[in-house]
Amino acid sequence: MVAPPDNDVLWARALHFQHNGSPALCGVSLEVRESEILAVTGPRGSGKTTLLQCLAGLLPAQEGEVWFNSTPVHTLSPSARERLRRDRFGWIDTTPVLVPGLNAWENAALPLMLRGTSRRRAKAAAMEWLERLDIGERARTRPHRLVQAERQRIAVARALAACPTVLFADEPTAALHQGEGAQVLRTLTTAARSHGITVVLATHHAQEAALADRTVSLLDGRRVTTVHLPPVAEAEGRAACSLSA
Ligand SMILES: Nc1ncnc2c1ncn2[C@@H]1O[C@H](COP(=O)(O)OP(=O)(O)OP(=O)(O)O)[C@@H](O)[C@H]1O
Repeated sequence: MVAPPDNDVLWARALHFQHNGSPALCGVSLEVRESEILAVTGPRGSGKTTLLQCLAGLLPAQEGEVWFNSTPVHTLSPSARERLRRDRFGWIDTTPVLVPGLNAWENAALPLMLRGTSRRRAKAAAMEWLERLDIGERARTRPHRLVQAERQRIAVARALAACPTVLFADEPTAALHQGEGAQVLRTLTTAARSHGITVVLATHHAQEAALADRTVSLLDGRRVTTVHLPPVAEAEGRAACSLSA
């Protein structure tokens, strides 16, 4: 086992993953440089979520290697992977998953508090990000009283407040209207650039991929050279893409 080059914060080689015998990743390799925003594109079912989950240590790749700096994620125990995710990684899901018993700021502050940050400091960080995402006035509201778009803003604030080394965002605007999605994504990418956060963004929208520094394209679990994706408005309701391997 040889550690990856120093300027790659994530480095994956020949990843294979099957869901119940059905192949989702078939030998994917990629590098993510420090502070880079990398878009992972491809049509539905091309393996984007599975790739992000393998990189983030949520799913152990069945074959291949994943390195985070000099840490071999693929050989870590489940508890060590969990600590790595808690301390260094952030995750924004397609649909927001919040703790129902906690209000908005408590949800946004939770990763910091789990790391041992005091409640006062965690609240200050959470409030800062809730304000930046225009949801500050809902800070004391519990998730069931919020609409889906507000919940997703809280999930984004939660991810940014913890200032992760790598932030994985799996189609984070899917639950939002087009304009709202664009605004949230701009806030996310601007924050990542100003704080040096590396972002791996799964998307099947060309306009969203255009916000990234670089794009990696997938088709049927394999990397391909280009995937021509339709812009957001055209993409709604259909998965048609023009592809070339
Ligand atoms: N839990 C699962 N059980 C069985 N098959 C799965 C599961 N999750 C994903 N798959 C399959 O693995 C393949 C890759 O799925 P994946 O969700 O990684 O792709 P994706 O590009 O993220 O798709 P989408 O854009 O729809 O989220 C698909 O064929 C999908 O049907």
